Amino acid sequence: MQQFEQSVYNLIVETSTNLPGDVRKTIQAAKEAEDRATRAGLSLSTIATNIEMAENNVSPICQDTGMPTFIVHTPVGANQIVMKQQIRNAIARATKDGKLRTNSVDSLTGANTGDNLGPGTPVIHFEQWEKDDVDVRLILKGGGCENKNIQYSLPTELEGLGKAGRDLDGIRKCILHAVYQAQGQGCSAGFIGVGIGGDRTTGYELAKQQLFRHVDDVNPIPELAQLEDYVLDNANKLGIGTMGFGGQVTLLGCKVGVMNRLPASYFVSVAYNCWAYRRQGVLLNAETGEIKEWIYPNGSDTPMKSSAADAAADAVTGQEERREVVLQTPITEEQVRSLKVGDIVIINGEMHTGRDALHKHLMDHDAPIDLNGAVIYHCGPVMLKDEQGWQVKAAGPTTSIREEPYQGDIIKKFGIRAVIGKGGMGAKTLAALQEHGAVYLNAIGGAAQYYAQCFKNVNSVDFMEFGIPEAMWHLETEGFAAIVTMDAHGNSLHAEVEQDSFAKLAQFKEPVFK
Ligand SMILES: O=C(O)C[C@H](O)C(=O)O
Ligand code: SF4
Repeated sequence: MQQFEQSVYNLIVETSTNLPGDVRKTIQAAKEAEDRATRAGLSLSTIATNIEMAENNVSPICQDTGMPTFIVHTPVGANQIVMKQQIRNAIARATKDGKLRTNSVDSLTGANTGDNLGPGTPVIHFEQWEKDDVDVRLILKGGGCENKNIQYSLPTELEGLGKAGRDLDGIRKCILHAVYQAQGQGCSAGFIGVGIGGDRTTGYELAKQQLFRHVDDVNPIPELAQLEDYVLDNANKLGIGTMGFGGQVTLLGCKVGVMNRLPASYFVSVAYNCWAYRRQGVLLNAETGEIKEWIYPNGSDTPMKSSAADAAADAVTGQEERREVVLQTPITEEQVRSLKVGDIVIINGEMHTGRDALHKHLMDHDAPIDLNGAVIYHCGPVMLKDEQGWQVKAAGPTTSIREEPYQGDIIKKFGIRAVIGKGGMGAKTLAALQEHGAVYLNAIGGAAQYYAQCFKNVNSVDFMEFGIPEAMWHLETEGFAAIVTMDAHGNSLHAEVEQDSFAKLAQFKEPVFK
């Protein structure tokens, strides 16, 4: 097994940087289904470009490389203790090489271990089987979409859908509700795995296991095959669309598994995975540890349609109704008050990353720099230090709603004029934007390579003690494009899409599976 560690390392790099072929095909089809001139269409083009960039740069598709979760099948007698140690070594090496973000954080102190190793990370499940080979599968599921997982205990009453009983129709309602409640925050369009039954723990495990199925497989249980098709067709009628911008495509895949339960419990557990659906697997020779085959279609065999073709399509459809505004930081109140939902803003100059730890800190401390007119980017980047200094390796937006308790106050306290993130923010922030004169800009979630190229220099960094993702990076930016989705006039595209999709949810109230 001298090759085992290297093979696992190769698996990690491939999973983080090269989206598998079956996932790519689905995203490609979504891109074709959306009108290119719409916000959803534009986002899907950016996503397609990002997928290709990640492959070419051999760098993370999304900066959040998730909770590395392995499922390993071994022949009887294989030494799982050695394998576990080698998997851990491979994880630490991939982190050091910038293929994984430092993602393991002490839950009590907030300290980042720096190598993705720690209690509970990575997750490794071993199973024995009768075959001679070793099967290693890996999923890198990010925190934003993990936060949108949901578990229902039936019977229940669902907003917009009414009663959900302990039957197939109740399950149907739960799944549609799960897609609705995720909105764009888990970087839709997403894939969902559903676990019916089990207890609270095994139900979620079963849901996550569904994400290891091939996108185009057919469920062997006919009722579940029918349910999967139904959900895929109908969830797309909710109109949430890519990144929650509205659109035809909200869900890219639905896989449902079932297991027994206790008489008193009836759980429906839903694992929501973003479009950056990073899972791969390898079959290894149990003697040498060498890779015999890859389990899922290789991404490189399914090129995303080129951006050149998109540019040509743009030239035909025309984009004159989309206003583009170029802003140099620091930004003035007058400049932001002139912006409206739907405008595209291109930012040049310095911007500052800030997420959970920083927002909490700024509530009762001063900022290390003057933030008057500043742009805050909700982002936890992948950073690597070389002879020239820090380099931005991946830097897409993080889910903004987590900062909702702080953001309005922080905007006012420091004079911030623009906040960039994804998934939108709530009423408190919207009110602060209006009162103080600021905007919320939505960047395309997961497009970490696409945005990394906009950062021309790392000017400096504060709060390294928060760990790399949570530190405040001061980044020199050129041509960072994002869409105004909440403006200083009280308009929020997110509130609009949520209301609209809630109204659409009601059409699924009547029983379908009797
Ligand atoms: O932690 C991150 O960088 C992003 C996270 O996956 C999110 O979707 O919010
Ligand atoms: S930022 Fe979006 S694409 Fe990246 S892990 Fe989070 S949910 Fe997925």
